[in-house]
Parts: sequence; structure tokens; C-alpha cells
Amino acid sequence: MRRVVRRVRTVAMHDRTRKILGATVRHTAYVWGGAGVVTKRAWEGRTVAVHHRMRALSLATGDTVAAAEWQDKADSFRRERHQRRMDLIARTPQAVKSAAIGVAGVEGALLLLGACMAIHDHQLYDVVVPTRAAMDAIRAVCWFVGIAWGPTLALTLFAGLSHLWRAGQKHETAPAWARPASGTATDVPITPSIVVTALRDLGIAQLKNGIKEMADGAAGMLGPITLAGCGVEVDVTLPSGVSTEEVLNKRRKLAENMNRHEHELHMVIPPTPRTVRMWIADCGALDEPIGPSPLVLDADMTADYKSGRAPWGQDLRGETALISLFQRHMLVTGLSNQGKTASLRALALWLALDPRVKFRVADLKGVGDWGMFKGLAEVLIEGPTDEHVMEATHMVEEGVEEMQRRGELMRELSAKGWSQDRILADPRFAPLVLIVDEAQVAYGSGARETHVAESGAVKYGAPYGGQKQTSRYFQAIKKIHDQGRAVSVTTWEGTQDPTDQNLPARSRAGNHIRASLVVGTESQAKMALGDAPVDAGAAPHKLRQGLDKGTLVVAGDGIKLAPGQPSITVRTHFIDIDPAKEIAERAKARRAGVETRSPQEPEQEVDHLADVLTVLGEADRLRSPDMLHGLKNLNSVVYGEWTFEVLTQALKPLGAEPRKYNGNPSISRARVLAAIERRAEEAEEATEFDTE
Ligand SMILES: Nc1ncnc2c1ncn2[C@@H]1O[C@H](COP(=O)(O)OP(=O)(O)OP(=O)(O)O)[C@@H](O)[C@H]1O
Repeated sequence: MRRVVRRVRTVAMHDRTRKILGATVRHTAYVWGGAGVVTKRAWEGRTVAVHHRMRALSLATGDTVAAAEWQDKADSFRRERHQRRMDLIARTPQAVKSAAIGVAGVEGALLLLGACMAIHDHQLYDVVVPTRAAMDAIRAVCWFVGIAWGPTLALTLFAGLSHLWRAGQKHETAPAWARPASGTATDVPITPSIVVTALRDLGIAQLKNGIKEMADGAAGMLGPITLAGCGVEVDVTLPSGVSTEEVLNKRRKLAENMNRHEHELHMVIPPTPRTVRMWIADCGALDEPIGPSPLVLDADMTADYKSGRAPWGQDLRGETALISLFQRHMLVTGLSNQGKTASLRALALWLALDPRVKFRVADLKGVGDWGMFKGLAEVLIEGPTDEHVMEATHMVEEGVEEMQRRGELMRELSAKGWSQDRILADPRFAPLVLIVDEAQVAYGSGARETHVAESGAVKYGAPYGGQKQTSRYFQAIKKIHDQGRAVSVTTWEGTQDPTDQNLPARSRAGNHIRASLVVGTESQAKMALGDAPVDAGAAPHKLRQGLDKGTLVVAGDGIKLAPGQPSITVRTHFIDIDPAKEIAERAKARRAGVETRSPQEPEQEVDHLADVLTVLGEADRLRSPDMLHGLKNLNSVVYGEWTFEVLTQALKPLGAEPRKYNGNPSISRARVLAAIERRAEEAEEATEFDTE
């Protein structure tokens, strides 16, 4: 039994079976669908359905003149049709009469011919000979028709079916899975009928019925279809009883009904009630690059913190997406490796062109993404360890102190009658931007301040990181979110996966600009952008991981949104490391040299003798320059800056310093081994002494 089941399954899954099934379904569907097409065409040829549709379309696009013309055409079509029918009714008895007269006339002529023949041959029978001959001719025709009927019927049927098949194939009436792969149905431009059909076939019964009931072919539910960047935009007013949410939830099906991928359809809810605004991309257009940043192209570009707007990228309409950073806290989130750092850095590079703006940067990944800010930023912390989190916390806490100082100063100056503009223009209020990239490292860190009392007891202070209220980093960020804006102290955080663990809710909500690259789920999208924009259609969770790198859904202020529009999708320009360095150099050239403070790297415990021995390898001795080169390769952090003097000073106390050999200062393996042995003996003696 199992074998039979297995065999049946093998046959069913076999490629050939699938091909046969596909072909059968395809050709049947072509004929069946073709019959529908032909019937519809015949029906439309005899009715004013087309006139009505065209009139509704003209009305929908606001062309009332064309609508009136189509109405006139429909009226005259109806009049002419009525006239034709009346004529037919009037002509039928006449035609019957004419036929009867015709038959009588022919029969009369035949009898007359027969009479002539009878007179000539003196044979009375000849009177009916022509009539009988005519009857024989008719019988022969009937006989022929009787024989030819079968093949003629078969031929007609075949011609009819092939006509239907051709009509069906032309209109792609077979299901997509059964159509040959080479079909390029995806290149279909968006027309009102495609949109209406896509909505009708969405599987929402009330929408389908609503569309059926609309006399104008439902064209009235569509606003004008306008070109918008690399796609088109249209507002759809839904019939009563259909909620916008139902349509938003069927995004993939709706996109596929219009021969688009899901990511090529964007939907938001505009302020007009019961309306969904759809932006439908041209096929494949979103996979085309948007070109380099104006920052890269224009070497003379300048920036203005207060009144300028950073050229971040393009929105879906193809318009430049400009963002104002003036007194705005910002959060950029997204899955790893999707362009978080690049998008944040692009804004910082633009802002760096305004020499007034000060930066303090903590890059808690620390692989050099922000390296070009050395000489631009006052502080640059690079690394992912707890020590780096502590430094980042200190950096933000210093930002809080600065904010508080400015707050007091602002109160004093205001009391003296200074205007807000004058205060903010004062150098003591130079904009300060605190950037923390990979902020989830801080929110996830367990680092704590540790105090060791004289008694030896260990006491712990407040945690540096974490998401609890006690977290120093979180508290400092929160304070700046609350009070920093007015005195131009702002934070920009970049973080991966905006979950509660990675990013506390209070910290998310404190930002003026919230931008999200692709995230995993709708709930993450809500954490990234807030509930309202996602409920109204913002969908970073629908972006494609890997393919939509650098594409951000942006909510909040600072970026131009149409009235009522909750979010905007921005495809950002990518500025790679090398051009970023060039822009940073331009920015440095515009400001007085900034000394970047990089908090001390923790001292590494190193054994110089052991390292020297490693570099010596099997050699008996090595020249000092070769030794220095080898040490640098071994540990660039410790030996990167070493010179001959430093090497000598480090090894001399151990008795292994370089000595001349064949005229070249060299380090001898024998002396290094002796030094190591001596050190071990000394350590042993010291231990014995301690024990005694
Ligand atoms: N706007 C963009 N357009 C095209 N590709 C981009 C864009 N931004 C980033 N990328 C690509 O994505 C890669 C990763 O970018 P980036 O380092 O900014 O990601 P990330 O999200 O910060 O990563 P991680 O979370 O691992 O630090 C870049 O090296 C680049 O190839």
C-alpha cells in the first residue's frame, strides 16, 4: 500500500506530470477565458458599456469635455440602434412577402418555360419538367450538404476554438503558474482598469460587490493616476463597508494583482476618509541605483545647521529628500548591515560642513566607520567593550552637564534681554551633536562602577548600561531628550533591532526624527517608528533585507511630508568610506583644527621578552630595524609607535638590549633566553622569600 502511495506521489510530483498538467490548464483556460473575452467584446459591440466606461474615466481624470462627448456618442449609438431595430421590425413582413413573390415568380417562370417546351414537343408532361429539374437541383444540393455537414461543422468548431484560444492567450487568461515562464506580463503599465480589477480580485467580498454595483465600471473610485518618480500614484476611495485596514493588510495580493512585487507597492492613508493612497513602482525601477550624493559631487557644498537641509537621498516620487537637523534628536534603526551607519554618517558629514557644529562620537562597533571624524569630532570613542560603553556614558553625561550649563546661561542672558536668536548665535551655544552608533551595545551592557573599600569589600555603583531606570547611559540620554533641544544639544543614536532589550521605549519616544531600515517584524517597525505611522501604512518590515540597503522609512518632523502623511520612504545616497574621508577633509579645512580626544585604550599586559623571542623565531640574532618591524606586525597597538630608543630602553633593564654585531645593532637570541631565565629565577626567589 505504501509503495503504491509512494509511486502515485512520485508520478504526481514528476516534472513531466507537472508540465502536462500546466499545459492542460493553460490551454483550457485560454479557450475558456477567450470565450469570455469574445462574448464580452460582442456584448460591448452591441451595447453602450464602452461608452459608459470611457465617460467615467474621463470624469475621473477631470476631463468633462471628453466625458460629454462620450455621453453624446452613447446617445447617438442608442438612437441608431433603436432605428435599426424598428427598421427590422418594419421590414420583416415585407421580406416575407418579397420572398413569397420571388418563389412564386421563379415557379411561374419555370412553368412558362415548361409550357413552351410542351407546345414545342406536343408533350403535356413537359410543362413540369423544368420544375422537376429545379427540385432535383435542390435535392442534389441537400444531398451535398448532408455529406459535407459533418466535416464542415468540425472545421467550423476548430476555427471557433482556435479563435477563442487566440483571444484567451492575448489576454493572458490562464493562471500565472500555468503560463510559460517567458511571459512578460509584468511590464504592464498601470491603468484604471488594472487597478480596479486588482481591487476587485482582492478577495474582499464587500469590495467586489461594491465595484460590481458601480455603474461606471468603478472608475469613479479612483482619483487621477499621476506620474510620481519611478512609478505612479493614485488615491482609491473605497466603497462603504470596506475599511482601509483590510486593503493595507492585503498588500502582497494587491501588488501581485497589478503584476508588481510587494515592495513595489506602497500604501498610506491620506487625510480623506475611506481612502488609500497607492504608489506603484514601474517594474524593477526600485532596483536601479539612485546615484551619488550631492555631497560627493559638489566640492563646494556648504551646510547651515539652522536653516539648511541635508540632501539625504530621494523619496519614491524621485524628489530629493531633504532633512532639517536643527535642534532634533534622531534615531536610526534597522537590521544589521543594512546601512544604518552609512545613513547616519551621511547626515553627520553634511552637518560637519557647518563649522559651528561640534560633534562627539561614540562608535560602539569600532571598526573604523567613523575614523574620518578624527580631527572633526571633539571626542571619538571606537570599540565594543564595557570600557567603551563607560566612555560613551561619560561622553553623554558630559553632554548633560554642558546642556545644564547652557540652560543656566540662557536664563541669565534672557533676563538681560537677549533675544533667542542672539543667544543661539552666541559661540557658547554652538550646536553640539552627540552621536552614539550601535547604541544597543550600551543598552545591553552590564558594566558597573566598582569600588574596593580599604577593608577589601567590593561595592558596585549604578550600572553604566542596561535598559533599567538606573542605567547611567539611559538616564543621560533621557535628560538630553527632555531638555537638550532648546540649547542645541542633541543626540543621534543608531541601533540594531529596536526591541525593548536593545532600546527602552522611553528612549525611542524621545526622538524627533525616527527612521527605520528594514526590520524583522511589524512590532519592531512599531518600536522603531511608533504605532501611529505603522498603523497608517509605514512598513519598514516590508522592505527587503539585503536588497533595500540604505532605504529608510522616516517618521516624525524635519522632513517634508504631505499633509496628513505619516511617513516617507527615502532611498539614501550611499557615501562609501573613501569619499566620506574626502568630505571630512573638506569639513576640517573649514574649521580651526579640532583636537580629538580618544579615551585611553586600556593598558595591555605584554611580555616584551617573550614578544622579542617570538619575532626572533629560529634566528640567532636580528637587526634592530627588523626586530621593530616584526614587533609592529605582532602587536601594532603596543609596538606601533616604538623607535630604536624605546626598544633599547625597554630591554636594557632586562639585559637584552641591542648590541653591535658586524657593525649593526642587533638583538641576540642567547641574551634574550638568558634574560628570560634570569627573570624566572628572580621570580622564584621572590616567591620563596614571600613564603618564608
Ligand atoms: N544607501 C545605500 N545604498 C546602497 N548600499 C548601501 C547603502 N548604505 C549602505 N549600503 C551597503 O550596506 C553596507 C553596510 O552598511 P552599514 O555599515 O552602514 O550598515 P549597518 O546597518 O551600520 O551595519 P551594522 O549594523 O553591522 O553596523 C555598506 O557597506 C554598503 O555596501
